[in-house]
Amino acid sequence: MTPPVIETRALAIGHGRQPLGRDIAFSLAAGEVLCLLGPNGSGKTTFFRTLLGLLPVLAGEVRVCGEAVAGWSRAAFARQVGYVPQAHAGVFPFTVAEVVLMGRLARIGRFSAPSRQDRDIAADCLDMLGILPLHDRVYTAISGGERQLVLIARALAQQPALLVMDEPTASLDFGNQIRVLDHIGRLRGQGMAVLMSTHQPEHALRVADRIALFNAGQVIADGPPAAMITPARLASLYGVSESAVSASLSPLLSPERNVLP
Ligand SMILES: Nc1ncnc2c1ncn2[C@@H]1O[C@H](COP(=O)(O)OP(=O)(O)OP(=O)(O)O)[C@@H](O)[C@H]1O
Repeated sequence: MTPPVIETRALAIGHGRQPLGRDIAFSLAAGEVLCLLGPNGSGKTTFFRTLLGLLPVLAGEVRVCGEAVAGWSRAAFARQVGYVPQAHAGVFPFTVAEVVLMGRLARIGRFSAPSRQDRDIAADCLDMLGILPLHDRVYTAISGGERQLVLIARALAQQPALLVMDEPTASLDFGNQIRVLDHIGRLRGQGMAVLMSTHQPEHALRVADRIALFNAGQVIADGPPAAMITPARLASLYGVSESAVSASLSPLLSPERNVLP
């Protein structure tokens, strides 16, 4: 049987020694898109950064493609897992093309020159996201939304089995939100697993195969979108009334979804 692309066993996460969450058991299969929904400060980024090896595992383990990742090199990890962080301004004036080529480093080795094929893959990734014209622009001199798209292109250039995306649509305009969500749908079709967080339940409904509700460092529920995006669950998750949730969501949901009463 094919192992999950990523799996956690009795995982504890947090900053410093005091766990923010513990006993997290979670898994994701190839070709699955899972959206994490949870209030500000609930620990979604902490969870992602722990999965990615950017924060220490406080207890338990993270397994990727059936193997415990403790002791893996960064390059070995990056061949399997790509990360799209929340867009940052960047410091060094690399061109957009150079930033996306950095996604190929895990595959070509830090000291090898990128091949023609690497450049073609990087250009294809820019093209897929509709930002090929930004190719020669300086990364520090483009907009926050454009930077977000470049970071997605960089992660795609890694050709990972799993893409972890922290609020990938947060700084994008309406059109680019739709493009990125559609693109995530296509990645699923190519067999990639996607784990993403969002503050917009309608985005999760649009793209996810599964939704996990996250609070106080724990996955408190995990299931199909229609079972997770209900007024009762969202009201409890975000500490607002069910009627307020219904009023906010109903106009945004297409009638055929029919998940709201
Ligand atoms: N570097 C840090 N050192 C100590 N505590 C931190 C650090 N970063 C975050 N925290 C704390 O960990 C908790 C979880 O933060 P985290 O950023 O993981 O939440 P989040 O769910 O991603 O929030 P948001 O939706 O606002 O991005 C918060 O209480 C936060 O204050």
